[in-house]
Amino acid sequence: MKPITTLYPVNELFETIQGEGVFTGTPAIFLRLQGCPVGCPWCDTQHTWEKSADKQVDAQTMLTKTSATAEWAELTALQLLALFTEQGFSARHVVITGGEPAMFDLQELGETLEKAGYQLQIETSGTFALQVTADTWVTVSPKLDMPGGYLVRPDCMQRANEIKHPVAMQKHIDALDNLLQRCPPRSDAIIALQPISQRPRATQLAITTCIKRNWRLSVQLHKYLNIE
Ligand SMILES: C[S@@+](CC[C@H](N)C(=O)[O-])C[C@H]1O[C@@H](n2cnc3c(N)ncnc32)[C@H](O)[C@@H]1O
Ligand SMILES: Nc1nc2[nH]cc(C(=O)O)c2c(=O)[nH]1
Ligand code: SF4
Ligand SMILES: [Mg+2]
Repeated sequence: MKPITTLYPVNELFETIQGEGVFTGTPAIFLRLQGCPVGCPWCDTQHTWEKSADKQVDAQTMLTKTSATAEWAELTALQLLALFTEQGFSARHVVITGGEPAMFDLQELGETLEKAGYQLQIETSGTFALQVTADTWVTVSPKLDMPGGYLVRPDCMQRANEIKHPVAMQKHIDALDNLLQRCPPRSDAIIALQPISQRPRATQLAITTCIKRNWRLSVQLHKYLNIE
């Protein structure tokens, strides 16, 4: 039986500007959940991979971290909503990321936050079945041939409002083409390329390919601005 109140393992909770994808530039509350088994070698949040019991802390400790650590706090949807007010957040867009947030049932969280007037977005690798509300904006960043051995799910590709593919080399674009053939997204899904780690050659490849294909470019604006 499902628990009545879902507990979410939270690595970070902060307010900033969405730096990636369609909502780039939008003030947003970021909720980063702990745990990811996918294992992308270039992942910029590797501190969220392991969810170990000895790294569990209280909410206050999690909120006042000054560096990226594997510490996480367990919170319910209502506790999170109360924290948004306590922290004085004014954004109405909430980005659920990680880690891999699709490992968790986000239905209750979505319902609670939407009822309070928030719009939700999830950032996911597309390797776990989605448990989100109908109104959640789904950004799938497909992870192909990663060490964890997880496969991108056709149902995630079909649900995606946005497909934001990390690229560094031509073979990553070829792999995306192959995925789009195998698992077609909906016709109105927005496709974007995101250069890996701001590498100049990756950025140049993404620019030329986006122009050629009429795809979007997503450049991780927050890293250029040196903000969270
Ligand atoms: C850290 S992941 C967390 C959410 C989920 N696990 C996923 O992969 O979508 C958030 C976004 O950052 C992207 N990302 C991670 N490391 C990156 C890097 N070094 N350069 C560019 N994008 C990166 C991912 O592809 C994804 O779009
Ligand atoms: N500003 C900002 N925008 C982001 N968009 C996606 C992020 C993520 O880590 O999922 C992220 C992030 O960490 N910071
Ligand atoms: S799926 Fe996302 S969080 Fe997990 S390793 Fe890859 S980029 Fe990092
Ligand atoms: Mg990030």
